[in-house]
Amino acid sequence: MSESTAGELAREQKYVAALYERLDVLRVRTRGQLDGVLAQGATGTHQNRSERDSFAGMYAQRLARLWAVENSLCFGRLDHADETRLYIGRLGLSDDDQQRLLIDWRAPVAQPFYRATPAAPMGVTRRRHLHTRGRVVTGVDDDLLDLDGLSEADRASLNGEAALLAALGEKRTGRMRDIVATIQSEQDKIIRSELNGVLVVQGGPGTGKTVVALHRAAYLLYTYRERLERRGVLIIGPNPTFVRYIEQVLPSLGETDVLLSTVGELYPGVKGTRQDTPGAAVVKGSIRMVDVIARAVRERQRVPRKPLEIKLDKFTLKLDRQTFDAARSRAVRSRKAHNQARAVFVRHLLNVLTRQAARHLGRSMLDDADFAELREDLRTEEPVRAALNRLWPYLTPQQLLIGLYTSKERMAEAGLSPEEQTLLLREPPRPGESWWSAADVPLLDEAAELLGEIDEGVLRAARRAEQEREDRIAYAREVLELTGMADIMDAERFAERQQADEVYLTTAERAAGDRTWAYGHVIVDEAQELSEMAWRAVMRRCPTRSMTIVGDIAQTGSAAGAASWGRVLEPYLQDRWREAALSVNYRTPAELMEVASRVLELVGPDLKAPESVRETGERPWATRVDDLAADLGPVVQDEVVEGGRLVVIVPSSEEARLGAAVAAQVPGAVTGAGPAALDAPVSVMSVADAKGLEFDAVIVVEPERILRESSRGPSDLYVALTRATRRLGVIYTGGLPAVLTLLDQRAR
Ligand SMILES: Nc1ncnc2c1ncn2[C@@H]1O[C@H](COP(=O)(O)OP(=O)(O)OP(=O)(O)O)[C@@H](O)[C@H]1O
Repeated sequence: MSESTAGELAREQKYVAALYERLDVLRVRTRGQLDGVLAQGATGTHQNRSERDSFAGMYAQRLARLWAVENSLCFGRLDHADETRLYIGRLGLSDDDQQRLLIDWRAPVAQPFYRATPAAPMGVTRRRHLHTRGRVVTGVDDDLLDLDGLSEADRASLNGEAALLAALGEKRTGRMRDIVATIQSEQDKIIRSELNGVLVVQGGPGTGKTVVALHRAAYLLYTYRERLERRGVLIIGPNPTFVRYIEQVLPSLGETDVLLSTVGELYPGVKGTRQDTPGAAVVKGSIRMVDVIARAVRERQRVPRKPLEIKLDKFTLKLDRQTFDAARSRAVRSRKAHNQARAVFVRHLLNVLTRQAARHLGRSMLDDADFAELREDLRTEEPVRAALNRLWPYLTPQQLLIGLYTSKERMAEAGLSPEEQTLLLREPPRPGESWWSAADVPLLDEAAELLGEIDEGVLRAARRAEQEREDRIAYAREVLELTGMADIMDAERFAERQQADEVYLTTAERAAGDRTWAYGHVIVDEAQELSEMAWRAVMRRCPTRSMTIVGDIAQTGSAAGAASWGRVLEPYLQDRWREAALSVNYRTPAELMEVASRVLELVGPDLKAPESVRETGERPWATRVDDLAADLGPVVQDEVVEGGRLVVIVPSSEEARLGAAVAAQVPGAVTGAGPAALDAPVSVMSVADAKGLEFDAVIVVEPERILRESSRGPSDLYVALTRATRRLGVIYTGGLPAVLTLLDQRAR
């Protein structure tokens, strides 16, 4: 290390040490504030206690944020032409005199750290990346942007992409990391794009779509904190493993109150985990199901053609076709949801029945009060109740769908063809069975819209709760103004924390339990996989249409997924959405991309693969074996990455067999999706499960079969070939697809 570098490091170390000192002071101070509030104990009035809890919640959240930024607290420095200097980090810090010590990476003044170039330096002369381990500064990399103003020594140390390449070359841990220190200019533009409207981010594999979407969530929460903390941010990923893969990123950026979910989890109380056959998924995902569900609901409102007799102890009541029709058309005309329209239907029939009963009782001149009393008596008669329930039953979405899927007759009435009926037909759920699939969830959601709440009582309670909430907010506003906290805390959030006797719920937690929650912003990742029905469920959750949609049309694997963004979004937005493209592949080395781009031509001749940012010098290879079950294990064993991750991607029909073979021969190998697959040194999975993930090394098994196994075979193979950050191999038994002839043949 040269003397000047050592001097630089020592200077930076001093500054960084002071930042950590300040961080420690703030942690101690906030902890003290929290303890002070908690020490007041559960005494005082209900009001005092609830105020105490509100402050405790706020201090606890602030403390969590201060602890979240321990690693690489400060990672950058900007030197400006006017000699000012800013340090950039994970959060903003000031000293007690309000002097800025550290700038939050999301603040507008930090933007040149990501955007300045020698051609457009934005007033910056030097951008410095600081590398730290723990609290120790281990190195610096400089980008010198004002080339004219450089000394000879500075020119010699010009090192543009060192920080990025160092980050990309690191071994994978099974969890996505944040990239605040090395966000690239094209990514930064997307991250800081305005909140309103729908932004579609299209980009090939490894271009950072996922990581950019997550940083955008952190940026939006910082910039529009009040609006978004109240309404919440929802991030939708393709499956639970993927959600697990990305879940660390936002907390590492100090943001914990974001809901990460999959489409299969969007309906509270249901986990869509069962696998559908591709055929069933296509039927369930089709927009035609809107009509099918509507007809299924209408069929449950169908009244009998023949008159109905209701036998009571003293007499028998009769309902004829005309009465049914009149009651039904009144209910339908009310335009209420099924469960609410039931009240209209029932009222009409009960009035008719009450008049009949009055005649039977010889009391045809009843006054209003007597009439109402008799009607109530009849309503509670078991035969009457049973008859009304049969005619127009209360229905939950689950009951409606179970009723539909378990009866070909009902499916036919709802408009499904015989082939579609065969694809969807099911046995009723057994106790404890995971009956629902991810594709069912949007259908449950659709049904919930048409069926409405189960009863008026529930609705009344909800209205009452809303009124109470508004009262609490009004009170909270007064308290905040009196205590001078109005500028740092929102009255609505404060009010929510005021409910001392209830458990404090974050916005994300409240939103997760409420099907009708309207989010402030929704981010959809791997968005190409969503079916038409899934889009409806997602759009329903974002009435303001403030969304970020990221994906790659070329990687669509689901047969119900998208072939074009325009077609998917048109029903909701016409052409009111903006598109940004990412064009650089940060994951897959050039050697591997060369192979993958040949496969991309099979997906679509006009599609262009993203440019790889780096080369590794390692050639991808192919090996022919005779017996996969016997030969796969040893090949996998040879490829294991010390301290890193290897995945074996297999045709989905072979997952169980080959997974067992590898597990028997390679210690620590696991099969299938799930959290274990992320942590294991070796995992075996299908393309669908590997989507969105990345590994140090990838072995693709039987590519020919992957190509043939689904209608989106070429996309699947493209996805499989682009998961590796370093090494790629292919193992096959029969022949190698023509598009893979670029691979180096390697003998066993
Ligand atoms: N600016 C950056 N600095 C450091 N690493 C980056 C940067 N941009 C992307 N990466 C890394 O590149 C890899 C790919 O990113 P990501 O998974 O977000 O890509 P993607 O576009 O979602 O890929 P795919 O479509 O294949 O799922 C990740 O390891 C990510 O951390």
